[in-house]
Amino acid sequence: MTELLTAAQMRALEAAAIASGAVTGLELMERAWQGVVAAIFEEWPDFAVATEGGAAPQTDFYDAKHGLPPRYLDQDESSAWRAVVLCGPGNNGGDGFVVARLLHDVGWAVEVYLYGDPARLPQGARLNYERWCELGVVTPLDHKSCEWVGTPTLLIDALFGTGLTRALPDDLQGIFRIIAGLVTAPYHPRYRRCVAVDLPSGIDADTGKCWAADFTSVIRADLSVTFLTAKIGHFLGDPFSLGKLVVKPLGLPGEPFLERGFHNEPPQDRRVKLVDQRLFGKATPILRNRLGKAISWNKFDNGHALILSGGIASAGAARLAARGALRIGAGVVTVGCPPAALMVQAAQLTAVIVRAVRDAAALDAVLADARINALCLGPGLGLGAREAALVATALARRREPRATVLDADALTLIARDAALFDLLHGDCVLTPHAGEFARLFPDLAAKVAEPATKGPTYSKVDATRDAAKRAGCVVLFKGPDTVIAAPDGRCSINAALYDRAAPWLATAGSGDVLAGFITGLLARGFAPMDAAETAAWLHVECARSFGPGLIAEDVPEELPKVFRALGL
Ligand SMILES: NC(=O)C1=CN([C@@H]2O[C@H](COP(=O)(O)OP(=O)(O)OC[C@H]3O[C@@H](n4cnc5c(N)ncnc54)[C@H](OP(=O)(O)O)[C@@H]3O)[C@@H](O)[C@H]2O)[C@@H](O)CC1
Ligand SMILES: Nc1ncnc2c1ncn2[C@@H]1O[C@H](COP(=O)(O)OP(=O)(O)O)[C@@H](O)[C@H]1O
Ligand SMILES: [K+]
Repeated sequence: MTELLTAAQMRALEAAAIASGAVTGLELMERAWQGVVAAIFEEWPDFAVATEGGAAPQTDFYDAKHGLPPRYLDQDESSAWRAVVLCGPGNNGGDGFVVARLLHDVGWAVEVYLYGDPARLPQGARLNYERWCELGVVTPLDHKSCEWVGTPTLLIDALFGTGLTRALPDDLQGIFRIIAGLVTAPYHPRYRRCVAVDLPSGIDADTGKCWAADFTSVIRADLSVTFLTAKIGHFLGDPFSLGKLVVKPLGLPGEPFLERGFHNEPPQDRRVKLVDQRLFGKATPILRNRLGKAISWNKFDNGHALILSGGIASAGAARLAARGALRIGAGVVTVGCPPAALMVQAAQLTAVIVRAVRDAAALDAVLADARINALCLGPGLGLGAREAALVATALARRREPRATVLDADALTLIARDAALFDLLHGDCVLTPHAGEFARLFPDLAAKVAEPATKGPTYSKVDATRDAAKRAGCVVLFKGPDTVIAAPDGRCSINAALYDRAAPWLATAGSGDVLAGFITGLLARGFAPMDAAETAAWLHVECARSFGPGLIAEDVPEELPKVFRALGL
């Protein structure tokens, strides 16, 4: 998995690299701007055409890519393309001055604005400011001049990056709103492109929160270019304001360097990883049995998952979970339902076993079968006394603790009853969406919702970590930015964002399938954190593989295709 950094960790790595003599601060800045410019030209190759003799490009890239007629151009096509670079008072601004220089060198008409006092720029940024001053003017960015920014072909936002640590002053918020309004004006076609250096200014690199009044004051980017590795804030808050995210190297060794850089830090509770395909490295082939047996001799060697169902009207949710558990490889899956729902479930299920589980005593009897090693409670379960007793029975069997997924109604039940909450144990996985999370952990949800006014800000990552510690088990907090945390501080993000965006996964019942995926992996012997991460990643892969039009039933059926594509 990929390491995500906080701003402080990034600064520590930068300082360590400079102290080791491997690189100077100025070299790092140069590598950063090279990365930004490379990313711009890779994204819009037409922008680099100006390198041919410095002439303005003749091709109409607007038509080709966005179907916009040339009449929308608000500048003379025979002139050089216009770029506006907004520079801030720190090193993010320093990157901006160098990008300005390079665009100028390849024939763009570049205008540079600076928010802040040039005399107070940090050393590297100051040097690059002076170099730019040999080529062009720098206009102070204020309430008046920000109107002149207009609608350039290319807007570079190098105002603030990882150094933003407090709320933007009112004057700056006003300036941001005006520029953001120009960029997203509804009646003005968006032929212009906006590139954020590191991340859109105003967004907190650690939490994704907005240091302005709201996200409408953020200059939305089409492309955000960050360095070395993404920051946590790139995946939280309103990642849609970042456009496409590109990570460019700084010429430092990757992961090994990150490991060394964190040498003196607590190992788990300050690190956040991005769940990615590396989950499926050679060490963890998903098809390998995790129950300590080299070979699966029979179905029970792949585990037996029990999914508890609600009554007739809500019985479908458990079926979705059961199908997910079966497809992901649990050897046997049983749905336990109220006797009245037995016929309905039996009529609908084929490979899944159906059993009547009338009440807590019946569940207790079913659980006498030690081969049942994973439970799923919640999807369509119901919120009555019977269901609360089922949850209590499932959780109370501590002498033989079953790996247990608690989703949907089971989460509401444990939120209502502190005694049930106290029964949670280390083999549980909670899978709340935002509403359920707020029910379970109202104080943590309130802190996440607080606007950023003073640092340090509190994020979905912080909240999920605190929730996992409080519950004593893995918590998977759903959304396009699903955060997964364990009580020991391990934390990861499974992002359905950027090139993994799959908004059609937000469809009724898809969460039930996810609960089933996790249960199936638990049945196969995966540890709770591994099961949650692997299931969440595969869930999004199924949605991406199927595409728009997906309904919850499709998600498990797509799994074999996803496995094949992974070479498993
Ligand atoms: N680290 C690396 O390895 C690399 C980093 N690189 C680049 O450096 C960037 C980070 O640079 P940075 O640390 O100088 O921070 P940055 O975002 O420019 O802002 C700091 C300035 O903003 C000011 N300021 C803060 N809050 C404010 C507010 N609310 N309202 C107004 N002002 C406010 C703050 O003022 P101060 O708090 O000091 O008074 C200070 O002047 C990073 O994003 C990347 O682009 C790359 O070049 C290469 C490798
Ligand atoms: N915009 C989105 N992009 C991708 N996945 C999403 C998005 N919004 C929600 N999801 C995912 O869809 C699933 C919805 O689950 P849930 O809210 O429990 O719905 P349900 O109870 O109907 O199954 C979760 O796995 C969640 O992470
Ligand atoms: K920026």
